[in-house]
Amino acid sequence: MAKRIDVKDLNLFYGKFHAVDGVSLAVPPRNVTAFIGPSGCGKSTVLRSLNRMHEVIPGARAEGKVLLDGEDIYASTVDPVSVRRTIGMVFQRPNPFPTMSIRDNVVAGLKLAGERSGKKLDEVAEQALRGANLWAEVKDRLNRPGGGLSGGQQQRLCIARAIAVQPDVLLMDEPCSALDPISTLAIEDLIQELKKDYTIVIVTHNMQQAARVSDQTAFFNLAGVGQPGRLIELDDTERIFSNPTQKATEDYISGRFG
Ligand SMILES: Nc1ncnc2c1ncn2[C@@H]1O[C@H](COP(=O)(O)OP(=O)(O)OP(=O)(O)O)[C@@H](O)[C@H]1O
Repeated sequence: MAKRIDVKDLNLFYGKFHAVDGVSLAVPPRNVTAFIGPSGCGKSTVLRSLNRMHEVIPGARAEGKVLLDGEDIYASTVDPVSVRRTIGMVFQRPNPFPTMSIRDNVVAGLKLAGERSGKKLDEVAEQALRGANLWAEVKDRLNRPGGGLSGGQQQRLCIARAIAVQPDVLLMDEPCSALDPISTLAIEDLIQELKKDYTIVIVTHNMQQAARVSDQTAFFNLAGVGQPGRLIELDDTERIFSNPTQKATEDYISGRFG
């Protein structure tokens, strides 16, 4: 299951715009890595490049390597669709299929992959909903629409959908930014449990959240408008928040800019 990610000299472009310059970093398996930094420094762009979602945007391209347990996901022989199955993603706004039932939302990916056995789909739905700490709240209404859940429940439904296909990595792009504090804590608790089985990378604007949930933190910055974002520093979260090496990191975490 959980796999290691190695990023090597990654450059990301939107057409002619060089959005991210020369990022190299490593994410160990069963670890939570937080990406922090001011708006526009390329956190989401880097995150999307980790499962080849970046190139879905017209004109966008990536140069460099992203290795998953040593295999380059950008190799010409690799199918981007299979990469996105192995490296799942949860977005800022919960995006369940609103009219589809809770159960079918969870197993949508498996059905697409051709699984037809109702028994198997029921089993996976239960397992994934338990894994997402949502089972107790929805077990009596599995056939009701996913859109009828609260925002926090919808986000956990999206996490259940992501883990139902048994990915190696979970990418989360500000998964709590649309949620209230209680739902946010529920997702943060869930992240701690999920890291037993998955490698997790989370983009967050909330530094307390990065400090609470992550093992290591990557600080990105940009020199100015129109300049590419760069990785300034990656270290144990405790170190980044107590004794970072770079002055820019210290200025950012102490609230001097951003
Ligand atoms: N679809 C796109 N087309 C063109 N440029 C884009 C696109 N998405 C992002 N960019 C640009 O790439 C740069 C990095 O954006 P990105 O969204 O990755 O930053 P971010 O650090 O995640 O920002 P935020 O914290 O505001 O979400 C920015 O200059 C942004 O305007």
